[in-house]
Amino acid sequence: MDAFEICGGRRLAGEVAVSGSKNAALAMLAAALLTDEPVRLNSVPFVSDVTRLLEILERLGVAVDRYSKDAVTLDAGGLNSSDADCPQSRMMRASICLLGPLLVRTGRAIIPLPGGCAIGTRPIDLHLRGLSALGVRFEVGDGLIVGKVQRLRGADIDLSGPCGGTVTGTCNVMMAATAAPGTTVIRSAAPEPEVRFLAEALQQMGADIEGAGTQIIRINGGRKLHGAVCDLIPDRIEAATLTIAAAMVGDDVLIRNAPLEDLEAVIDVLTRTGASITPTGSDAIRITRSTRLANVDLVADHFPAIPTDVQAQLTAYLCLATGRSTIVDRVFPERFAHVAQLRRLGANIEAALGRAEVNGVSRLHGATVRATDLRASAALVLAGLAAEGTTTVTDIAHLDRGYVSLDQKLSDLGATVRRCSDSAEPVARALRVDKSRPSVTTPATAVAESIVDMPRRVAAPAD
Ligand SMILES: CC(=O)N[C@H]1[C@@H](OP(=O)(O)OP(=O)(O)OC[C@H]2O[C@@H](n3ccc(=O)[nH]c3=O)[C@H](O)[C@@H]2O)O[C@H](CO)[C@@H](O)[C@@H]1O
Ligand SMILES: C=C(OP(=O)(O)O)C(=O)O
Repeated sequence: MDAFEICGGRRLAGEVAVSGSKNAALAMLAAALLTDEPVRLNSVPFVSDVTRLLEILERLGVAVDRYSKDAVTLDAGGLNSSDADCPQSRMMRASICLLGPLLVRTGRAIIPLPGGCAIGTRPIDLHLRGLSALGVRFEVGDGLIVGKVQRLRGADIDLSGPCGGTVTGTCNVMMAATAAPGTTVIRSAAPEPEVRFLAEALQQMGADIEGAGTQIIRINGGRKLHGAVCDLIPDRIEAATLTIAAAMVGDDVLIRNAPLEDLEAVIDVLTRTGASITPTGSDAIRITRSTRLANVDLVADHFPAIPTDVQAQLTAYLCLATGRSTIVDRVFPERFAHVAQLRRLGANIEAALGRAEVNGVSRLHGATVRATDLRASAALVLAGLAAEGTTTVTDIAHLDRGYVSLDQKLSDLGATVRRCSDSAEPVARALRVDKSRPSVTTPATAVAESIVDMPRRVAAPAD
C-alpha cells in the first residue's frame, strides 16, 4: 500500500480549493438508479470510494460516462441486475445506499454487508427497519442482505438509534419512499447537510420532499422520477481538514469553495483555540494564527455539532495546545485508533471508550505511523506537517477513499508531502477505473503517474 512521506515544519501559505463532497456524491450515485433517464453530476470527487461505486453501477447495467475531470453522467435506463454482491461493495460503507434504489427499480436487492472505515460497530438495523416499514421483506445471512418487495407503501418511521440518527439509513429510506405511494414520515432523521443535498437533488428529479436537514422528513411518494443535472456541494470534511491544517501550521491560507454554514462548529472550536478565521466573500475563509494554541474541550455529534469525521483531525490539532483538552465522540465512541499512532509522534494522549484526554506538548517528532482509517489518516498527515523531522504515514489507501489529491493540495501550500508506492497494483487499479476521455488527466492517472515516478518501499510499523 502507498505511504505519504512528510517533512514537517514547513509553514503553509497560499490558496487551496475544496473538492465536491464524497458522502453527497456516494448517495447521489445511488440515487441515479431511481430513474431510467440520465443524471449528470458535476464537481464529483473521484476518490477511490466513488470510483468503486461507479464500477458497481456499471456491473448493474448503468452506463457511466465520465467525460471530464470532475463530471459524470449515469444512465440507469439499461439497469439489468439487482445483484450488487461484489468485492467493491464489501470494501465500502456507501454500497448500502444501493438497497433502496434497487428495490424501487427492480423489486429486489442483493447487497453484501457493507465495509467502510473500522470505526466501531456499524450495524444496518435502522436501514432494515425503515425499509421494512415501507413493505420490504429481508433475509440476512452469510454476509448478504437480500431484500424483496411487491409494492412499496408510505409509512411513519422512527429511525432513532443508540447514537442518534443514521445518515445513509435516512438516505436509503428517503430514496425508497419517493416511489412509495402515500406519505412517508421519517422521524429522528439525520440532519446532516448531505441528506439535505440528496433531498434537493431528488426534488430536482421530481420527488416531493419536505424537512430534509431537520429531524422530521415528509415524502409524498409514488411519482416517477426523471433525469437531472446536479452540482455536488463542497466537502465540509475536507474543508475542515484543510482549515485545521492551516490553523496548525499555516501563516496565511485562503480556502476556497468552503461551505461556511456547514463549518460553523469547527470554526468556532478553532477560534476558541486562538486561530483567526475570517469569512472572505460567500465561499472562502482566510486562516491566520500568531499565538500558541489554547486547549479546548469538544464533543463530536450529529450536525450542527462538530462532525465525527473531523474528530481525529481535531485530536491531532490539540496535541500541540497549551493545556489539557477532552474530546468526546458520541456518534462513534470507538473511533480513537489514531490515538496510539499520534503517541508515536510524541503526543501525550489517553483514550477511553468514547473520549480522549489530550495533554498538549510543545513539539511532535517524526516517526513511521500507520493509517487505520480514513480520518485517522488525515489526522496523522496533519500531525506530520507539524512534527519535527520526517513522518511516514503508511496504508494511505484509507486516505484515498475520501480525499482528492491531498498531497498535491498541501504541497501547493508549501508543505513537503510525497506519495511513495509499495507496489504497482494501485497503478493498474487507477488505470482500470478511469473512464475519462484520453485527453483528460484525472486524479487517478495523476496518482498513477506519481507512483511510477517515485517507486519506494515503506514498511508499516507493528502495533
Ligand atoms: C458514506 C457516508 O455517508 N458515511 C458517513 C455516514 O456513515 P453512516 O451512515 O454509516 O453512519 P450512521 O449515521 O448510520 O451512524 C451513526 C450512528 O448510528 C449507528 N447506527 C447506524 C445505522 C444503523 O442501522 N444502526 C445504528 O445503530 C452507528 O453505529 C453510529 O453510532 O455518517 C457517519 C456519521 O456522520 C459518517 O461518519 C460517515 O462518514
Ligand atoms: C467514516 C467515513 O466514511 P464511510 O462511512 O464511508 O466509512 C468517513 O468519511 O469518515
